[in-house]
Amino acid sequence: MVDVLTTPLLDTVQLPSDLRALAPTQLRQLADELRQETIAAVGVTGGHLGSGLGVVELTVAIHYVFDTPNDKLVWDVGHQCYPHKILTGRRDRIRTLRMGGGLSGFTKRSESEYDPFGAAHSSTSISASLGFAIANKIAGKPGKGIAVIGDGAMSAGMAYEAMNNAAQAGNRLVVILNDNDMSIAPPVGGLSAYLSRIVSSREFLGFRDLARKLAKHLPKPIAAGMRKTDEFARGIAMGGTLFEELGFYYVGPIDGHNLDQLIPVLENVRDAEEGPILVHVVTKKGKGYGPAEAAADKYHGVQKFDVISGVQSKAPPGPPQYQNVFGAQLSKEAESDPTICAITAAMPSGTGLDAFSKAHPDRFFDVGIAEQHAVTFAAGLAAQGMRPFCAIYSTFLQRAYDQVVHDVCIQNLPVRFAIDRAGLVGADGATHAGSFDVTYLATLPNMVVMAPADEAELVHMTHTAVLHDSGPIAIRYPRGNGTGVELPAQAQQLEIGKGRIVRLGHKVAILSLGTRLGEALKAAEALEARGLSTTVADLRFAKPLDEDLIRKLLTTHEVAVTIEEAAVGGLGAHVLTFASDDGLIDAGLKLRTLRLPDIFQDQDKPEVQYAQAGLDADAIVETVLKALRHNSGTVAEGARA
Ligand SMILES: Cc1ncc(C[n+]2csc(CCOP(=O)(O)OP(=O)(O)O)c2C)c(N)n1
Ligand SMILES: CC(=O)[C@@H](O)[C@H](O)COP(=O)(O)O
Ligand SMILES: [Mg+2]
Repeated sequence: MVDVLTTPLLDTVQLPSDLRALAPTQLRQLADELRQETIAAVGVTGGHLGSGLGVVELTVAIHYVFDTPNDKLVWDVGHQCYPHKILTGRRDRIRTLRMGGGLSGFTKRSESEYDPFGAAHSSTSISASLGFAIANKIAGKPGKGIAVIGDGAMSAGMAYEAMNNAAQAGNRLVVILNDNDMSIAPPVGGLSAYLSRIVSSREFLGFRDLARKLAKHLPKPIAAGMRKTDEFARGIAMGGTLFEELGFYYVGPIDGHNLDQLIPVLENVRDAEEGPILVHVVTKKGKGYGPAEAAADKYHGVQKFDVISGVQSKAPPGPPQYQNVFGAQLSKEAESDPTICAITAAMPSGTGLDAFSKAHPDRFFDVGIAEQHAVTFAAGLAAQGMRPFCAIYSTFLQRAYDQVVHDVCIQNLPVRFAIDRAGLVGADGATHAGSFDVTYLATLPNMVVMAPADEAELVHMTHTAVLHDSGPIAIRYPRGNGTGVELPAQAQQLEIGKGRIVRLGHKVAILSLGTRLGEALKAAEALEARGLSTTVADLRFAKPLDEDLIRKLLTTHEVAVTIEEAAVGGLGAHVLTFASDDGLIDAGLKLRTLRLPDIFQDQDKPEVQYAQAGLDADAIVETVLKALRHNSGTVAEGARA
C-alpha cells in the first residue's frame, strides 16, 4: 500500500504557505492524500491514529484560513497532530514518529515553529491560546490564539477555568471544539450528553451579529436561503449555549469533514470583530479508514498495522500486563467486599478496570478526564466508609496533587491509589513518563507507598491495599508485561513497611524498589562472578521504610546501592536521610543511589531509556565497582575499566 500510495498534490506542499497557494477546489484532493499519508505512516510506526484521521479536513482548513505560525495553533493533547506535522515541514520524518531520535507523537516546541505549545496531557489548549492572544494584544502584535480541543478534553476543569477568563482576548481567541463523541472510550457525563443534544436538536436559542457576518462567506445557495430564516441560525450559528453563557460567540454545529462549509465559516471567524468565538465542529474519529471507523476504540492508539487489512501486529504471547493483573485482582476482591469502588479518569482499559466495570457496574466510575475530581470524589467515598481505588496513570496524577495532599492525606482518608505507568513508558516520551510519584507521594505524612517487583507482588499489594483502612496507600507499577512469575492462588496481606531479602551475600547490598529487581539480580550475578558477594533486597515500600532491614544491610555490607524507577527525592533520598539520621554512614559505608536522571528523557524503547538512565544491571555493577575503586584504588579481578 505504501508503494502504491500516490500523493501528487501533497507532494507540492511542504509548508502551510504552499497550501495557501492552492485553489479552494484543490483542498478536497489534498485532504484525501493527507489522510492516506497519515494512514500509511502510522501503519509503519504505530501510534495515535483515530484522532488524527478525524481532523484531516480541519487541519487543512485551519492552515488554509489562518496565518500560522503567526496565528498560534494549539492542539489539545496533541495526539491528533500527525496530519498537522505532515503539512508543517515534517513529512520527511513522519515515519519516525514515537521512535528514539524521531518525531514526538505530540506537539513539541523544539520540533517546529508550527508547534507553539507542547502538549500530551489534556485540556491545556484554551489557557495556552489565551496566553498567546493576550501577549500579542499587549504587545500590539497581530496573531490570534487558536485552540483545538476535543469533546473528551472538554470535560476537564481547566477548560472551564480558561473559558471563564477569556473575555479580554476578544476576537484574538478562537476555540474549535472537535466533537467526535469519543474520548479514548465512549465519552461520559453530563457535558457529553449536552453536546450530543446540541448536535441532534440544533434547537434555536437566538443568534447574533456574527450570524449575519458568517453569511458573507457561505456558498451562495446556502447563504441566500438561510440568511432570511431561522434555518440559518439552526444550522450554522446558535446562541444560548453554555459557551455563550461563559462569554463566547458560539458557532455551530459544523460538519468537520465538509471543506465547503469549514473554509467559509473559519474565514468569517477569522475576520469577525467580536470574540472570543467557539466553533463547534462535528467529526468522526477514524474518519476515512474502514478498520478504524469500525473499531470500538476508533483506532485511538494502534500498533503497527497492515494498511489493506487494518490488522495490527501482535506482540508474541507473554506474561500478563500489570494493568490487567491489578484489574482482575480488584474485581475478585470486590466479589466479597461490597465497599470496594473503582474510579478511572477516562482510562478504563488502560488502567485494567474494564473487567471491574463489567462485573461491578454500580461501583465503577469513569469520571472523564477529571483527575482532580476523581481523587476528591474518592476521598468523599472513603470518608463515608467505602474502600475506593483511584486508578490513575502516574503522570496524570500529577494534576491532582493538591487533592492528594489536602483532601486525602491531611484528613488521613483511606483512599487507595493504583498508580499505573509508573517509571519510563517508551514511545509516549517525557510527558507520559511516571517519574515523580515516589517523590511527590513519599514525602506526604500518612501516605504508604508500595511498588511490586513483579505481578505476583502486585496481587499481594492490591489485597494489602484493600485491607488498609488506617490511611491512604499507593501501589505504583509499570506499563507493560509482568515478569512471568506464577500468580498466587491466594493473595497475602503484606506487613506495612516490611521488605524482603531475595538473595543473601555479605559485601555488596542492592536495595531495590519495584521492577528493577530483575536488573538488580542480574547485577548480583555479575558481581558475584567478580568475587563480590552480593545481597539483594526488595524493599517493597518506599514509605514507611523498613528501617530494621535497611539498618542491618547498611551495617553489614561494605557497599550499598539503592535502585528505583523514579526521580531524585524518592527511595534513595529517604534511605540516605534515614542512614544519616541513624549514623549509618559515619563509619565509612559506601552508599550510592541510582534513580532517574535530572532530565526529561525523549521517547524510545523502555530498555533503551533505562540504559540511558543508568538503571540497568551494567550500571549497577559499574556503580559498585566505582565505589570500591574510589575507596581502595583497586577492584576485584575482572572489573571493567
Ligand atoms: C490529563 C490527562 N488525562 C488523561 C489523558 C489520556 N487521554 C489522552 S487522549 C484522551 C481522550 C481525549 O478525547 P478527546 O479530547 O475527545 O480527543 P479524541 O481522541 O476524541 O480526538 C485521554 C483520556 C491525557 N492525555 N491527559
Ligand atoms: C494520548 C494519551 O494520553 C493516551 O492515549 C496514552 O498515549 C495512552 O498510553 P498507554 O498506551 O500507556 O495506555
Ligand atoms: Mg473526542
